[in-house]
Amino acid sequence: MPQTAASYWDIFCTVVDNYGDIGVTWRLARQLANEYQQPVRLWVDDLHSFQRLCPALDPALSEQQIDNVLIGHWNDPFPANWQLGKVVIEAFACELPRSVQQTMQQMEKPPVWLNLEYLTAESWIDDCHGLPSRQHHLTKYFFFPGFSARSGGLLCENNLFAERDRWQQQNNLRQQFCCERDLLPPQENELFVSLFSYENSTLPALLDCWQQSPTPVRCLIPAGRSLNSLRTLLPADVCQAGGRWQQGALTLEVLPMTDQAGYDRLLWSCDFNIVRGEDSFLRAQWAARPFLWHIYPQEADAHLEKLQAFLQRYTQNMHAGLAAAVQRLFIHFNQEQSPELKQTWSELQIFWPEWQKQARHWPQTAFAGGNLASQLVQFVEKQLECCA
Ligand SMILES: Cc1cn([C@H]2C[C@H](O)[C@@H](COP(=O)(O)OP(=O)(O)O[C@H]3O[C@@H](C)[C@H](O)[C@@H](O)[C@H]3O)O2)c(=O)[nH]c1=O
Repeated sequence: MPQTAASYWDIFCTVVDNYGDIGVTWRLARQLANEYQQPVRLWVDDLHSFQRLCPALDPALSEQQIDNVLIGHWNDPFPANWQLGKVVIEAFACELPRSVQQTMQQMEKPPVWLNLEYLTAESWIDDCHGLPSRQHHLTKYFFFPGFSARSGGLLCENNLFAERDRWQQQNNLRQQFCCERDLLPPQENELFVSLFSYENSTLPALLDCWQQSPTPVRCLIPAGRSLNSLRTLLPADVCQAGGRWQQGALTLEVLPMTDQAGYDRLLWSCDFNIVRGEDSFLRAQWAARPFLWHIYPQEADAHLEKLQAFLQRYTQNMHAGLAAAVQRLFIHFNQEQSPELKQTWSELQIFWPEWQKQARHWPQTAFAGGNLASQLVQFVEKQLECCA
């Protein structure tokens, strides 16, 4: 290990379900290591899920280094010979191993302890971001990612927009994209759509809109949960990576899951992206193209408030017609109202150039709180100075 144990940032992640928790922590860990030169250890309980986003990972290893991040398999009991670093991040309120908590309690100079919260556009986080909470003689801080100036900001690599622009400005971008992935060559005026959602009963209705479109539509689906809502419509052999289906104006193709960089390139190459959860939701915004968010459903429809809070910010600079149509699109999709969704899709067509323009400007507006990794580094430095 090139660093002394005391200089490490230790990030703890439990994979609840899906890929969002590991997707966010893996992205943050790499950014801290490669852009802020912080030594990082990422502790993950489920290496098999992690491998889906990071094919270089070997789930059989208890420790490995990838992209300058030390990855540890978070097993019970936690390694006894392990020494705490200078920062401990529990991602999304995962509970730290008991031995880690006990060691922290006994230390004269414990690490800076943070809980990284889920991203939300709701304004209540402004009063909660950075708040301390006493835990016996220790302090835990709550770090809230968000879209407002008083939030912890958003995850975004420093060179991302330059890379995206280079990609999107390439000549024959679509041609090359399709050729490298064994997809059918693009047609003239073809609308490219990516689809990475949860199960949703409106998906057949959307496919129906695209089949009847006056211009060709290509729907690219990374193999996963979206297909569960299309199984009654599609032949079984289509519902797997490599599957292809053509009907009317629509060509549907199923892709294998790739690493996160590959997924960004898919988003950058499409005209419209259907995304979900937390991380793909943000990546679609960074792609600077129109998108649709399938929010992670919560009990008692708590997620609908979160959705409204985002829509309010996202549509604030749009003219009234576009704003209303985008809001209806997101709401009808998330409330699974197929006839209304179809109607809204057709109404949206006249606003398309305006939405494209807005989507290009949106990343600058979204960044009111700055870059999350840089905010975290500053926050930690401040706490370390206070305790020095
Ligand atoms: C389709 C695809 C996705 N990905 C990545 C992008 C993201 O990092 C990750 C998907 O994460 P999300 O978009 O957040 O959606 P998700 O539904 O997988 O994760 C969710 O998990 C729940 C437990 C959380 O509570 C939710 O907030 C949410 O984060 O997968 C790839 O790397 N390659 C791919 O081919």
